[in-house]
Amino acid sequence: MGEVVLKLKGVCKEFPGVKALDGVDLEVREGEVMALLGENGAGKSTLMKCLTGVYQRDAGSIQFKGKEINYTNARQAQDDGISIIHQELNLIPKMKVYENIFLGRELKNKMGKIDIKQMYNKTAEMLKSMNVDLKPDQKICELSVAQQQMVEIAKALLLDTKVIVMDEPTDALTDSEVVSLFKIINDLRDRKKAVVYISHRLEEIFEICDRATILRDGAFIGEKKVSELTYDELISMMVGRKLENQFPYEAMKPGKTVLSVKNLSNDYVHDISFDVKAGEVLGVAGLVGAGRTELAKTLYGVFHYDKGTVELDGQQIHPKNPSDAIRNGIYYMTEDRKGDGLVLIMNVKENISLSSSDKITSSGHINEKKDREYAEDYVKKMRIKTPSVFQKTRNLSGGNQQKVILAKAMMSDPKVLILDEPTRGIDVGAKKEIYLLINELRRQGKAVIMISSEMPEILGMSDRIMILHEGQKKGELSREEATQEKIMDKILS
Ligand SMILES: Nc1ncnc2c1ncn2[C@@H]1O[C@H](COP(=O)(O)OP(=O)(O)OP(=O)(O)O)[C@@H](O)[C@H]1O
Repeated sequence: MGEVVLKLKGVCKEFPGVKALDGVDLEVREGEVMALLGENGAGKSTLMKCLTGVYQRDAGSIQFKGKEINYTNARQAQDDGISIIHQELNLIPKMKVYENIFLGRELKNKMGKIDIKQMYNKTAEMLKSMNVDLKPDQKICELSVAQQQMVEIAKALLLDTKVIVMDEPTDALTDSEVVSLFKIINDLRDRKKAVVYISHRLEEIFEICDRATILRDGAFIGEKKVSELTYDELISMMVGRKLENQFPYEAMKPGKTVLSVKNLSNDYVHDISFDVKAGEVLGVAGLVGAGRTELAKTLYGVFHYDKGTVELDGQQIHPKNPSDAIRNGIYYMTEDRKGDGLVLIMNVKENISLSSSDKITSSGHINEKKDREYAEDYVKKMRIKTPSVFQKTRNLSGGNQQKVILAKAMMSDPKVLILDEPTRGIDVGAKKEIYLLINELRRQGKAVIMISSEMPEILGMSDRIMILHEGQKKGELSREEATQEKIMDKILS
């Protein structure tokens, strides 16, 4: 085993009303991938922010290469050899790959002039050594998220980084991109780098990580070799209890047809027809680029359509914009939580009731008591981790922000609820809570459309599955007949 490069001991961090970290230890060796695991709000991101100087720790020690460190910003940490690759990548879209890599650290020639050729060549060499097929002068905005991640990793390697922290790196990647990322991570291990890997996809932990450190409610729970852990043990350490029946699907008899879409076509989807009944979950499966989100946004009035019809409860509708769709009874829960899901500077209560002002308004005035009660009820039901409903949503952990978006969707009480990647970034325990809420929605007679890239989730929670590929419908499968193979066969047919 390699030398210990990074050693965090007893790290504590408190925010008003929240003890985010309470004596956390983490030890990472060179040439290993250490998983950092825990439920939403367990403190993983806060720990990494304390490490890289974004936050100052209240107590505890952090040693890097044997020396106590106290960075005051992420740049210092990066210069010293600790890089963090965030979910929201930090590259400048209009600039080229090599310009981003050397931004603020431009190489100069003997005359003191910026040496473009040298920066270009070094970038090309590094990308080649990583087997990444990219040109140094491509613009970042032309690259996929996966390619941008590769640029971030190339940058870290060119800076001779020792520790690379990856925060949910596979969240926005396709399956084949995940395979390439894992190849690169194995390569980082061979290069004797230390990797800290944060993910809620537990199968990845077993595939790519050597050891795992588990946090719960800001406390250090334990550290184990992955080869000595079972899936169930890992979950119990994270959640603090056994978690049985991950997909609590209940068979229910669907009611009458609520939504009926016929021959819908626009720039994104072609000739799509389907129905959803009351109390039914229609899963929508497909690869990235299948047109799933575009179909949802068309029904939600974000994209217009010129051909086809949409009927709700037997009445033809034509949503012109999202408010029109909501008025008609269609609600779309976005996959993009930071983009259009939440107003981050508003508090939890304000976000939850944002699309449902009618429920909390009487004679033109907001009923503050009612508003608060609704929000508190959702916070309790969905176990949203927040000191109160008055906390700004930007201070919530990623997974808890996602729960607020779902609460907002539920409060708007639609007839048709479209959930786009409802459990992305959500921990195993909270995933199950969301599935239980989906059951609740079915019992209330809602028609649910669930778009998901997680095949087990689609298979585990849908009554029927519609398969899309490149904007076209490739077929439907009932719950009984659907398997992963059959879905893939239809996609590729
Ligand atoms: N700036 C802040 N102000 C107040 N509270 C905060 C702040 N940052 C984080 N917290 C709180 O600290 C706790 C830990 O959050 P953190 O983001 O570290 O969790 P996480 O384990 O990364 O979760 P996730 O898996 O959902 O990303 C949460 O309760 C969160 O709401």
